[in-house]
Amino acid sequence: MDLVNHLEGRLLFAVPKKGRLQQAALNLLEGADIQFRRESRLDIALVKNLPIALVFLPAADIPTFVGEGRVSLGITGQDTVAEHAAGVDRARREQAESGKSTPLNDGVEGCEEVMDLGFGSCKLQVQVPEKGTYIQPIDLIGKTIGTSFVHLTQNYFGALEKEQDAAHGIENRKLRTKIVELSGSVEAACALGVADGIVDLVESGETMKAAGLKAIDTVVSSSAVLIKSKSPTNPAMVDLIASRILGVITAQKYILCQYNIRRSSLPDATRITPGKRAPTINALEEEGWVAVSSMVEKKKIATVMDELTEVGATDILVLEIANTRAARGIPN
Ligand SMILES: Nc1ncnc2c1ncn2[C@@H]1O[C@H](COP(=O)(O)OP(=O)(O)OP(=O)(O)O)[C@@H](O)[C@H]1O
Ligand SMILES: O=P(O)(O)OC[C@H]1O[C@H](OP(=O)(O)OP(=O)(O)O)[C@H](O)[C@@H]1O
Repeated sequence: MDLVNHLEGRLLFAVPKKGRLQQAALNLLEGADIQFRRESRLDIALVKNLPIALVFLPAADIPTFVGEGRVSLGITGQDTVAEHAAGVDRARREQAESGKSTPLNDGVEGCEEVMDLGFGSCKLQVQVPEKGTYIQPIDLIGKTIGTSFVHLTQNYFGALEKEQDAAHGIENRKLRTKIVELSGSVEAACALGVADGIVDLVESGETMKAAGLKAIDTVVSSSAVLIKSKSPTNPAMVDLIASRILGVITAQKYILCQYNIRRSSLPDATRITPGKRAPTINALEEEGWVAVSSMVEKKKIATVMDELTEVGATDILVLEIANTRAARGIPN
């Protein structure tokens, strides 16, 4: 089938085509009942049960497609969104400085973050050889830095140099630190003599450690986000998808805690389980007792159960939530 000719009227939704974010993004789509079949080697898949087409793109390119309004929705990392925004800002600044009248970035509106998706946490960090002479970021001023995030790295060292220059009464100097763009395996750059330091992503720190590097500063912290174009083709569909995805994330994050307690102890108990909005309280047939249901963050449940027992709660039950839905498209 010629998929490109079947895109008319469909909202385009970009998903990482590989890498660290892909599986978790596909799990979210499944939880949101976005059904599709991706033909082998095809980067577009029509969704069977909604007027949507999925576009599989490298995570780093998704902010460009969404920012230019070619694609209405996307899942990617905050790091790639920040890098794209820094690149657009730089191009605009350079164009303004050059005095050219034709806008270079006509049509680039940027993208908006709809919600944090709660996975893909990592930090973009300045790293140097563990046993080397560079101790703090200013030691790298004027040196060579390898990175895939050239715009964020230029901004970082630009600000650092400006701060140093200001301390010495120097103004308007050009960037002295040399930024070398690398597309992957950035950690190898120091050992191979391509760079004195690097700016790259760190999660567990294993890759950094294995390369004999240590982090000396964080440029940005990142996690996966749902982003949307400032002018989506179908805003109502964007809201529907956002609301479904929020429902899935909430169900993953919370569990339902039910227990019985004396009405006189209710203020103590509801302080422990305030719920997302408020706990549900039902009278029990037994005089002076109530049943409480409340959503609790999964990671806090053990402590919450300990505290509930302390204030006299009994018959505490914890139940998985399959899915949830709050108000449409309004993350809270
Ligand atoms: N170690 C990590 N832990 C968690 N999230 C990460 C990690 N590395 C990268 N990410 C997130 O995943 C996004 C995509 O990175 P990933 O390395 O998977 O890219 P990729 O598309 O496979 O490209 P590349 O070919 O450059 O590796 C990053 O922008 C970041 O938000
Ligand atoms: O702190 P860690 O848990 O070790 O993760 C960090 C590594 O993960 C990412 O690379 P990835 O493995 O995705 O491959 P890449 O180097 O090809 O980008 C990142 O670029 C680091 O190299």
